[in-house]
Amino acid sequence: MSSYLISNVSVVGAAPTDVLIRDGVVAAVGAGLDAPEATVVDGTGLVALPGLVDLHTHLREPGREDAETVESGSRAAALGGYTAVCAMANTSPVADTAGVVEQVWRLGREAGLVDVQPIGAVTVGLAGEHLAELGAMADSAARVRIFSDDGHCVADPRLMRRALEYVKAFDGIIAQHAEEPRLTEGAQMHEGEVSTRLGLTGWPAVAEEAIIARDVLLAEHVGSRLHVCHVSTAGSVEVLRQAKARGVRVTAEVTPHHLLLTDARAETYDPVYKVNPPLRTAADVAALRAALVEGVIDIVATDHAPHAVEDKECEWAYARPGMLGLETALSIALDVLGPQWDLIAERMSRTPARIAGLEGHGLDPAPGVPANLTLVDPAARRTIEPAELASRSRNTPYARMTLPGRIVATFLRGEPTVLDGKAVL
Ligand SMILES: NC(=O)N[C@@H](CC(=O)O)C(=O)O
Repeated sequence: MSSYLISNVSVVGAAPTDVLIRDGVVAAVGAGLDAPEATVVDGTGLVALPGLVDLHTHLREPGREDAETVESGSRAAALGGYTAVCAMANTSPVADTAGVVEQVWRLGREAGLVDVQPIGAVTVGLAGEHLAELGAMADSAARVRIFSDDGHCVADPRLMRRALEYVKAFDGIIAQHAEEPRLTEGAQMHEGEVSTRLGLTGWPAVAEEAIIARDVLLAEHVGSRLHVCHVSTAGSVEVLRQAKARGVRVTAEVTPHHLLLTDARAETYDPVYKVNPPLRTAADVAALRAALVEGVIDIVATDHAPHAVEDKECEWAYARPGMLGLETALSIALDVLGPQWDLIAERMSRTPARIAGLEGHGLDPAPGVPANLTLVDPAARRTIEPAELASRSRNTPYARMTLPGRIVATFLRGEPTVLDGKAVL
């Protein structure tokens, strides 16, 4: 195996030092390290973070390999500074059996660019009627611990209760896409002043908040673990705050786009801004940012949702919801939070790794720790060109925006997946 000496690098914002990687692990951290056999990576001006971990990625394989594959999504992730991603279950066929989750897990291993941890569906075919084979997926080679019908809400409270109870046996988590379907029929965007003006059917904040309120009560009642996907409203933050104060075992994520963009984007009628849950108001954005800093929202997760051109570049009403996220998440976090490196490491690496139980991830570089890390150039600015993204899809809402920060290198178990800002494999 190879060795790398990252010289003069700031580890999570601290004073510059050297990091020696050997045989897949961090061998030493300290100023003036000497390792003649090692390849030197000049870390001057760069910040080393534990490799980012995404709890919410859509890889589209099997079924929509035209939009993304495990391999192309893994490459996008590595270029975004990620060393592990959790792959959502809304593939075709749905990841609701041991066979499908093992297939995704194996494809991730073959690509070898990030660790791909499959998420299993809660219900058969995401149909919300019968529990999927949660135990078989947990016992499979993929060792699934997170289950989600993301894209759909587990709306039936009895099924949700059963799922929460079931996963307690292996300390699993139900990750809920909180959307009361009866309140969002035909919805196109956030229900508010802009939707009224544009004449588009609204997706009210209460459709999210009502499900989160119900689910924290269910999780409390059965003593199980709930994770709330893509929290998007100020009201949801208040429900979560109260639940956490009572000691409910709930964690929550916010996406980069909900931290930056508002429903005003819909005025362009450009479906690149159509997403589930929808972009909300400036007051919601402010509340989400504050909740992320405070810790009421535990993590940033991308909800990377690649879509083929024909599914996105069409009339707003017919476009699929979702936007790309993996290759821009760190830049958005840096833009929104500023260079608060410890907070960024906490919300984008350490905590998501802990929630998902991903061993060897989310650990700051220290002797003996698996060398999963990423190097960021905080001074660089880059203009997002959709054609240059590694994703097979082009639906980034940040096209031609200039964003701070650039991923210079990513290491997975001591081997570079990205060097000089380019994918290695
Ligand atoms: N977040 C999105 O807007 N889209 C997701 C699923 C979903 O949550 O609707 C997708 O899979 O495309």
